[in-house]
Amino acid sequence: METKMTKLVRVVARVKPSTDPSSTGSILIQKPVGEDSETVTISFGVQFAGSKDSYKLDYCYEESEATDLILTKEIKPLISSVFEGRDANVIAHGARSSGKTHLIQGNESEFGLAILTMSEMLSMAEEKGNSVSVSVYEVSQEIVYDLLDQQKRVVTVLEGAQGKIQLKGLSQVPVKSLSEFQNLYFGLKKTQKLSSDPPVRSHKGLMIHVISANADSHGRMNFLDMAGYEDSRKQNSALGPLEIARINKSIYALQNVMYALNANESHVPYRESKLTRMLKDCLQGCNRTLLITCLPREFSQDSFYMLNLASRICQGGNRAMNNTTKKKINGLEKSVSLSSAAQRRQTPLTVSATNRKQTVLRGNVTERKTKINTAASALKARKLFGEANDSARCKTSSKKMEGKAKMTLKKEISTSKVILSVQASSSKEEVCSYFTVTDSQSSLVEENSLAYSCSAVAMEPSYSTSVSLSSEVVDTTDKETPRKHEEKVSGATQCDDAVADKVQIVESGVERDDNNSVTGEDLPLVVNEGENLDKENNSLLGNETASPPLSIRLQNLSNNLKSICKISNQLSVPEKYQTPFTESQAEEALEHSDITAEAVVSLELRTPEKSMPSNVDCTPWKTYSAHSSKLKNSAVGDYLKFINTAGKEDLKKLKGIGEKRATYIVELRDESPFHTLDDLQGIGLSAKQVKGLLKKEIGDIFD
Ligand SMILES: Nc1ncnc2c1ncn2[C@@H]1O[C@H](COP(=O)(O)OP(=O)(O)OP(=O)(O)O)[C@@H](O)[C@H]1O
Repeated sequence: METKMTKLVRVVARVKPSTDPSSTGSILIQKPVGEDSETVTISFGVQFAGSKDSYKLDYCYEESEATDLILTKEIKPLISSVFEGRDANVIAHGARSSGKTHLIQGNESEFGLAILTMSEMLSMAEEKGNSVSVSVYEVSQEIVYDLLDQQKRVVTVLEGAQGKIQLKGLSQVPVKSLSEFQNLYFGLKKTQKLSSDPPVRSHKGLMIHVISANADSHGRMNFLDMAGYEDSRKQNSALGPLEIARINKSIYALQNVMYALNANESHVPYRESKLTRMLKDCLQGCNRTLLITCLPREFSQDSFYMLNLASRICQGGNRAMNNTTKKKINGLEKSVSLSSAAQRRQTPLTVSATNRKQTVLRGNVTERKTKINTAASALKARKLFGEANDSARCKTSSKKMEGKAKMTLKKEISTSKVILSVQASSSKEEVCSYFTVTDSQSSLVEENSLAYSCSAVAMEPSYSTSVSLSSEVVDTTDKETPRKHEEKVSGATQCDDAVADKVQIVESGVERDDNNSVTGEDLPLVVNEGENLDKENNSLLGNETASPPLSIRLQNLSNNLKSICKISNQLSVPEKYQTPFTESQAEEALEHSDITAEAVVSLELRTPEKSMPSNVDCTPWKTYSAHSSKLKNSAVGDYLKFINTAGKEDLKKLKGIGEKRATYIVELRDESPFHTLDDLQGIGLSAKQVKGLLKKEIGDIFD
């Protein structure tokens, strides 16, 4: 009996038999119509916290069901599609020691899925006259290694202009018989150099390529044995919390991709990790994936969490909340606000946050830990996907910035007029070469630069802690009197999509993308669209001691803008400043002009955008549009800056921000500041509501 696979990602579970016969706690599996069940429900015994929760998956294979059955029911349909030239994926994920490797590789007494599948594929290939070859790889610490190479060569993931992924350096070895394959696959451990010290865990992949007789079709079957998920707060782990967090991040990244695929989202965050980037072609389009959640029969918090996420992927991003979900969310809402500090320690932290807080985490085990963990796990699930979206946005923004900066650099080659106002001076060559090796370096930058992670993409990692990129746009049409507009890039950047799409990513094999500098969080403060936000806080009471209200700040900003516009038309930089500026030279130059200190500050807050050359090309309309778009970006930047820095009382002066939201904002921004307006959705506001709030604030300037 074959299973119809209508979803892009089918999510099933595989139960690992209990190793402890005396164990009382075990998972409960409900299959309404036995083997024919379309969905199954998995829950935990009543003795466990969170036992009321049950999770739906497409199916669950229990210990009694042989691995052969998984082949027949799940993998055979995939094999057919591979022979038609498509790609397919079988991914085993789960907590540590949940049986992933056993499932894929098997042992002497029981063949794993890879062997069974290879056997099937070889006989099909023989029938059809196709050829089969294999690649075996490992992804460890964001580096891909070719395991069929004696020296574990590093594989470079290249993305062509059309977005096509090339795995440069990954061997493909032809396979003609099962024994040949087994020798190759299982002989690996003996021939390879030993793993690095300290130990690291990795994701292991097997790619089976099928090439048709006339070489006009090439399908791939990809088996992936994911590294095991483990709570980074575990004290008895062989790995350090950072390494665990790094692994977990790549697990989340893959799960986010699965979720986005199943939810048919327009954006799939492939660039969240090396693994998802390298598998992009295999995962995307109409290629099918079988996600197998490995579950030990005994309850474990880590398995519970993995199941929770798998179930969410399975449900295909069904965001319509039923009553139970709402109830859970409300419960969480309460617990978040009541014990925010304790709770935050239980929720997953971004890797950066984990680094910052790991010492605190170790000291905090409460008697309510299991209970809190349960709530936190549910919260994690939501946070995870929120993180993914926001991170994706952030990354997109990074890419956009990258593209934009690249354009500026091109300009620089012809004009020699780029200024880098960084902590250390950087040669032009360094900067240019940086732009050809990107993506994960941008992630490295994010690691160190939480607040401005999107903006710092153009910097070498070592500069990234507090760098900002100053791009200078030179009006080359009037070489006699070049006009300069210097702008610092801020985290709230919104850039040009068209530019971003043209960026060609070339990755180095020695890169490390190990941190999660994700910003927003999908926290459970439920506000319905159209709800009157003003009711939460209508008063804008003056407080002399507090920082000035946003409206005043926006008004100041608008005044500053006006003065800058005036200045940009008047400012003629002295001859000696026409060569590249250092920061101090720039300051000196400003001293010679009539730019006020306020204007300089306002320049620093500015988001980058195409600078308008103020020469003959500018019609009054273009000038006006450019200035109003600057005003808009500045207002947004200032609004976010206010949200990221203001005290709770000040926050409450904003329209729509009451006690609850102010508390959330303060909690959330501690972990990850708000970079874009979209990030504010993390406090339970819809995009429409966020826009409405800002409109009201700006509108008030004119009252
Ligand atoms: N279905 C099974 N039947 C019998 N033993 C199993 C089964 N699944 C796993 N095991 C045993 O459990 C242990 C852990 O399994 P395995 O190594 O496959 O876990 P894993 O999830 O790959 O671990 P890690 O997270 O470390 O990669 C092994 O000793 C394995 O033989």
